[in-house]
Amino acid sequence: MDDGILDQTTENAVEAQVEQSLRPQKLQEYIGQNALKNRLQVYIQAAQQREEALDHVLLYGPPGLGKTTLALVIANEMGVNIKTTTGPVIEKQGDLLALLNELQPGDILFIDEIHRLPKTVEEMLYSAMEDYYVDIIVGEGETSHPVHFPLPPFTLIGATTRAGMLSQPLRDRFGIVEHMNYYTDSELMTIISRSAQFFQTQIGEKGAQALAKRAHGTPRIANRLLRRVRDFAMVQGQDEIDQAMVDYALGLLNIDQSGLDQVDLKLLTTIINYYDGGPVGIKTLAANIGEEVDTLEEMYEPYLLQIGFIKRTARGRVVTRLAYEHLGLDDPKKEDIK
Ligand SMILES: Nc1ncnc2c1ncn2[C@@H]1O[C@H](COP(=O)(O)OP(=O)(O)OP(=O)(O)O)[C@@H](O)[C@H]1O
Ligand SMILES: [Mg+2]
Repeated sequence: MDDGILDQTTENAVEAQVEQSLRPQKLQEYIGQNALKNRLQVYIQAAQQREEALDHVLLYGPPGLGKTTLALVIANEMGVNIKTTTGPVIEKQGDLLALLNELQPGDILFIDEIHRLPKTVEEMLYSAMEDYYVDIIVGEGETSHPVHFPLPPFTLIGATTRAGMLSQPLRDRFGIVEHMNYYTDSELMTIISRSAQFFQTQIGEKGAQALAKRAHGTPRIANRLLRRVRDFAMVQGQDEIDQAMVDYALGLLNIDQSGLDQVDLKLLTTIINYYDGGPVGIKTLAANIGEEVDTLEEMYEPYLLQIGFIKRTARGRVVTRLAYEHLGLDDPKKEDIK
């Protein structure tokens, strides 16, 4: 897909900066993910009462749902420093050691895309996480010798969109493993209203709702759509963003009523056009639309399942009547159901 507005990754430096400023600081300001927030609140309070580091936390789920934001919130709530990095940046054991070496007791090391850590680095994390030390080999040839580095108690927060790609030994070392869910329309509306205030933009309830519906259950997309619609409203000289403005602007941006992106649409139409609406196995489907199985399973399917456009059956994926209706197509199986 082109780098469309619904792409769930951060597009550029400006966007990254805007995101930064929109991030809630405290659990209370963090919208949605309520069950997860309640559990975290308890773990944080317990760790503070015991004056210990919080247990290691693994956050997984589709991009843009607030994993990085939550890691920063946890650090704020714990009142500790947080160092952030990403898996691919840590190339060697020495890189990880340099990061670990700077940690104060109780501090947080946040590793985004933790599934992309090189194997040797990952293995070094095992003892660091479990017993707060690392052993590394210093020097080369005859003079090489192991050196034992004790570490302060710290918390590792790992984030990944691909929990399935994490090795079992690494996953087992996280005491707190949490899945991030898509946001409901009403949660997204709250996020949109909050961001609108930040952007000094007026948006009515209907406008926020229309935006929320197209945000793919994802705060990052909600904020991005808001920024785009705000541009249109400004140029048109309209003070408040209403539903008509949302429809107008997103129509020009070719954004589908349900906020589906190109891959979502390709997935649905492939099942319909080539497999009579399914069932079709995920591997066959992935090969057909040129995406990886993992990507489909972890980034696309969850949302389509959530909005009820596909179903998972023992024999494969099936497109539902809702999806046919959405695409303006006749469901060939409708007759059978009667
Ligand atoms: N619960 C929330 N409440 C309010 N805003 C949120 C929430 N979650 C995310 N956001 C906003 O959405 C944007 C994206 O969040 P964030 O960068 O944390 O996502 P992410 O899950 O780390 O994404 P990625 O997997 O791409 O790294 C941020 O601007 C943040 O302000
Ligand atoms: Mg992130």
